[in-house]
Amino acid sequence: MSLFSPTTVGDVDVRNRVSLAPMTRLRSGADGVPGPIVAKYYAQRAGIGLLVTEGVYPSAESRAYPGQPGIVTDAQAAGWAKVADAVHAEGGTIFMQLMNGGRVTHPLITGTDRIVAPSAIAIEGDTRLADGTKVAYPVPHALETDELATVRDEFVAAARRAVDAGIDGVELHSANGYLLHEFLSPASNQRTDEYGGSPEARARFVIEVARAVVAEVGAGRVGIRISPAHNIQDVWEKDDAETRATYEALVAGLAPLGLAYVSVLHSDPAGELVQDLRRAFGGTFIVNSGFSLVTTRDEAIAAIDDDIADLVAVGRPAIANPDLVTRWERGADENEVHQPSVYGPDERGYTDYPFLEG
Ligand SMILES: Cc1cc2nc3c(=O)[nH]c(=O)nc-3n(C[C@H](O)[C@H](O)[C@H](O)COP(=O)(O)O)c2cc1C
Repeated sequence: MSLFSPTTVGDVDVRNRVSLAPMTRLRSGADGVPGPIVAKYYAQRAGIGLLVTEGVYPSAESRAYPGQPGIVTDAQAAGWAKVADAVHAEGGTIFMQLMNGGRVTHPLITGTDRIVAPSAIAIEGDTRLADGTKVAYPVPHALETDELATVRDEFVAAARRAVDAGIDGVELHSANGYLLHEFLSPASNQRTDEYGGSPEARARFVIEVARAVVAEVGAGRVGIRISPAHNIQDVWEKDDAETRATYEALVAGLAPLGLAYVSVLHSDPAGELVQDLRRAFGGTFIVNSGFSLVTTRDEAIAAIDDDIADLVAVGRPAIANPDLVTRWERGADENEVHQPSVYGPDERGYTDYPFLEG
């Protein structure tokens, strides 16, 4: 068993143990429809065992960024069907990351009046509109207890649309400070109902969303991404007992569901917290070493050889190297990321990175 050997993730067989880490690239325009360049981008990377898309919004009010794609309208679903077809034509596998942006957005981005979160606490600082103008993050609407079912059902409907479009499965985005992560952290979740106040209560909504999505599309088509102790977008999550207890409660609730995988972003994937969560989950486990470090070939190979994880998610190196797995197998040089074109709007810095010759 090595990074380059095939395995199974939930209901699907994958050709190696590299996963494309979800990466927002903002190339889907004002209508959030992934067009031909998005299909080309993912198809170019189909040599990676498990592709996971950028965060895709499941409802208009949950869109976090201009140019981000959605899975709400028929046109968006049709765009994703073409992405799925293009990836499958290359023999690849693709899961869609479902991302409710929660309070990490603005009404001028969503086009809706309401921005939602567990509690009415704004992120300090600004976000950017499509024209680059900075606007302060708004104070979000704290979801009423009886509004949670609607948010949950948006994930369910989005998962159904994704799978019906031919996407192989969905990944629930419960990391990096977006809505589901906001429920997990005591800084962003100060609720006094049964969805806040204790580690178990803060984990409850995420588990309920996972259970409902599993009921709709089957456990073998549902993964989840978490980033324990990742202090980002004002979730202020610390590496402490409270965080550990929250993620233990979460994984205890997820384990019986038989999910396709848990994917963890953490700067020390081999460390105690991540490995304890892996044991508690007991199923397919994907790791990624987080924003502060770039995942390298040698680290990825070692993570599988040393049995730290079942797959390794790789982000930035796969932006610049569509044939990353071939390069890593051969120990070939890698293209560097062109930073100014990481985000939108066109093929430059997206689908024009060179493949290895010959
Ligand atoms: C441009 C960019 C966009 C990203 N967008 C997402 C996203 O939509 N969802 C997500 O869970 N993580 C996102 N991430 C985090 C990556 O999945 C990954 O965890 C991070 O880049 C660290 O891995 P790396 O060192 O291999 O790049 C993004 C990272 C980058 C660089």
